[in-house]
Amino acid sequence: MLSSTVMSVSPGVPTPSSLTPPSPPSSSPVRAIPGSYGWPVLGPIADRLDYFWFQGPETFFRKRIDKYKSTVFRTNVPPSFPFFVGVNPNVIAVLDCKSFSFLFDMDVVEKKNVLVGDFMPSVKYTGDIRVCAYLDTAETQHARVKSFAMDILKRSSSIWASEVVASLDTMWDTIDAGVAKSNSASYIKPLQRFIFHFLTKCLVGADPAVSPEIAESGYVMLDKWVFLQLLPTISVNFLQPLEEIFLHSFAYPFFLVKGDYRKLYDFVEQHGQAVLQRGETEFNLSKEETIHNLLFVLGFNAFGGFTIFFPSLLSALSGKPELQAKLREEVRSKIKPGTNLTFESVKDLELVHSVVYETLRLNPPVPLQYARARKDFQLSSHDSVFEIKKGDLLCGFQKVAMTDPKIFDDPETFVPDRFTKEKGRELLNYLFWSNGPQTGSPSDRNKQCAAKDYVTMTAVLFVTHMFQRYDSVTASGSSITAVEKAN
Ligand code: HEM
Repeated sequence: MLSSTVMSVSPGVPTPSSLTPPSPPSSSPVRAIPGSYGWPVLGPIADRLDYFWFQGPETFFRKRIDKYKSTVFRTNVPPSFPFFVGVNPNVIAVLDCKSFSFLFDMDVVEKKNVLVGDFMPSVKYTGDIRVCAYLDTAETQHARVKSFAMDILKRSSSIWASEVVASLDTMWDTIDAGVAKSNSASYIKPLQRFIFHFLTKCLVGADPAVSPEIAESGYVMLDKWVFLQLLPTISVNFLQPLEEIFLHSFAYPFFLVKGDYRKLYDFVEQHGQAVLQRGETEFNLSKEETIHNLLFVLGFNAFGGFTIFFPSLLSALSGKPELQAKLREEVRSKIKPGTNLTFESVKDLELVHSVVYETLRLNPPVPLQYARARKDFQLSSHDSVFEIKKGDLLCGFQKVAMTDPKIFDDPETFVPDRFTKEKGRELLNYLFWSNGPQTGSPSDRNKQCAAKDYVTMTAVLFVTHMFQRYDSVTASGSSITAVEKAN
């Protein structure tokens, strides 16, 4: 009854011949989307408890794939009930590379206010302004703000690598001193200071040191501001059921961090004048729009992203002496000792790049992506076709899509050289951490991370610098427990 022509190629994602996933035959009937939203109130609550408490997000999605024998299905995702009035938890999950890639096709989906799902944190957190990440490409303001963000990155590209390296030196000096003193040093604080310091210099064009309070506590202010916005949607492994009752039942109000946010705002207003002026004169943004967008990019996109990404990079390297030996060898054979690191000098480090990509594949820092159907369309998974209705909310869980067995061999295993050689380079078409393929280009017409290449290059610099400085580093949890210095 519902048979229809099949859209066999995923939008925006080339399908290299060697990796062609099986497409549904062109005469495939459209399949009804399996799964259900359950009874009103009860269905969303049951799914929320599974998601946060009984199963955890990854098992939540994997169990439903098994149950429905489909990587596309209906379900509820948090937050829901009792104090999220007007938030609709109903989504259509898209969990293989093919169906996930429809999230990037701006002809069929829109991204207005869906950064973290149907729930949107109060705009009070951003001065009553809907910042870039919440704007759809059809809104004229999106192109202005995205171009502004990409311009900041382009202009800071000449100092980015040297600022990363200088801040890394400070970070490792602090960690070295801690390890020398007590054989183990928590790296969280020095790492966050490093991230905050180089980002503020590159994105705001200001040295945090000009304000002792911002230099000392700016990163903590951002931590709190980001955390409160995301709290209803993330698991913090606090004691259940207290987490469900106190942390996931209502949105936290902005006034709890208002004072800190004002201090960050004043800092940018006073010390980021050059970048503010460009926002106003070249991108036609008001001063308030420029500052709130800059703070969001700095604090939420960049600081928030790296704060999650670097610990997973360290743990991907830890306890793997053979991998560290190979990385050390590549770094030292391709880069002469004492060479100042630049984007150019690290670009041929194939294994380092591959390890960075593999870490992003298995530990995508932004776990979920959402998009709303702009119109009715047909969405394909590897083996089926589904009717999507205008207004449906699609929800992609990165970690499951990035272990799609039809694309990645031995998908659950960390394979350090997976992204090397020709086949590895083709696989970059399916690396989606940035809300688009790693081979794609962020632009004002799409919603791919503006800093797609800066993020990976910064991580490449991080690993390269580490093996210039050390023979080996051992991390355990959030601590560095041993470092062997290079001779
Ligand atoms: C590890 C670090 C980072 C990660 C993991 C990350 C990830 C992402 C993701 C997944 C999105 C898309 C969100 C969505 O629409 O669902 C995004 C958007 C964005 N990111 Fe990043 N990002 C990082 C760092 C940065 C940095 C350093 C910048 C600095 C300019 C940046 C600027 C942006 C902007 C402006 C957007 C919105 C794009 C748009 O609205 O078209 N990000 N990022």
